[in-house]
Amino acid sequence: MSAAALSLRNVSKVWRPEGRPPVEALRNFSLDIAPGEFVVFLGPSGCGKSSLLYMIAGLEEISSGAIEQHGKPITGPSAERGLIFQEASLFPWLTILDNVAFGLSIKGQSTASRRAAAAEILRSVGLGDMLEKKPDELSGGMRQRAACARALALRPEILMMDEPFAALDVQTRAKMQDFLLQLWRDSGASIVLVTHSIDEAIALADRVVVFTARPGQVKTIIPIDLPRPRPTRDPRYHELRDQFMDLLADEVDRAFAEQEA
Ligand SMILES: Nc1ncnc2c1ncn2[C@@H]1O[C@H](COP(=O)(O)OP(=O)(O)OP(=O)(O)O)[C@@H](O)[C@H]1O
Repeated sequence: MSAAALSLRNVSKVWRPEGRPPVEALRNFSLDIAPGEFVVFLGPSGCGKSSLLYMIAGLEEISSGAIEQHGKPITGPSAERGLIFQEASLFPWLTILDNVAFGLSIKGQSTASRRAAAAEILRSVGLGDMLEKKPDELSGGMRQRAACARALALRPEILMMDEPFAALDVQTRAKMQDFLLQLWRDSGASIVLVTHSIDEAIALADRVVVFTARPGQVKTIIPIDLPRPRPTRDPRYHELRDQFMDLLADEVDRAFAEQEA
């Protein structure tokens, strides 16, 4: 059995939309993610970050290379791998309780035990008073907490998050980052989170994977060598921030230069 929870080997993806030229989204992307590791994907717009999450989730096929979970190829979606999007991935017509209970139906428990388990999980994320509310009756932060509860209820080994807090205001976003770190520690899951925010990347990650402009490749991988919560006044914090700004600026310049060529 492989020591990596997730192993990406020379993963390439070419999208072939009908009636349009092919798009090379990723090229020879290789990365190992350890059990319980928190990895952040940072990169310019359109460099293939979301495409890669969908392929790890098993929702899209890779064009070449290999993606393995503990040494076994990923061939389709699985409860072992959860995915959360920017807009809470909840059914608007179900209550919060039924949204989480529905997620548990894959595990084949009775309705009563699913609802009891869902209520317990929702209480643990501070939504015990909201069980009978529909998603649109909740704030954006609460909806994302419910989406986290739904994903984590299945005890996935890997949780993928595609800009989960991008639609939230600054204060709610900071609270959600703390909340996520708590959930991550309690769950023991590996997390792969996509963000455009350098501060979010530093706040959360064990390692930040910086992508090149499309086709996305690993430009560099930077471990965040600061204790959590990350000391924003520490000179090292600012060094890291500057380093990420330079790396991203490089890639954005390159993408523009290529568009103009
Ligand atoms: N289903 C699809 N069919 C065709 N092309 C696609 C599809 N999904 C993504 N692409 C293309 O692949 C490239 C990478 O897109 P992707 O959404 O993965 O990038 P991203 O890094 O997540 O971007 P952003 O940061 O802007 O969300 C883009 O050029 C996009 O248009």
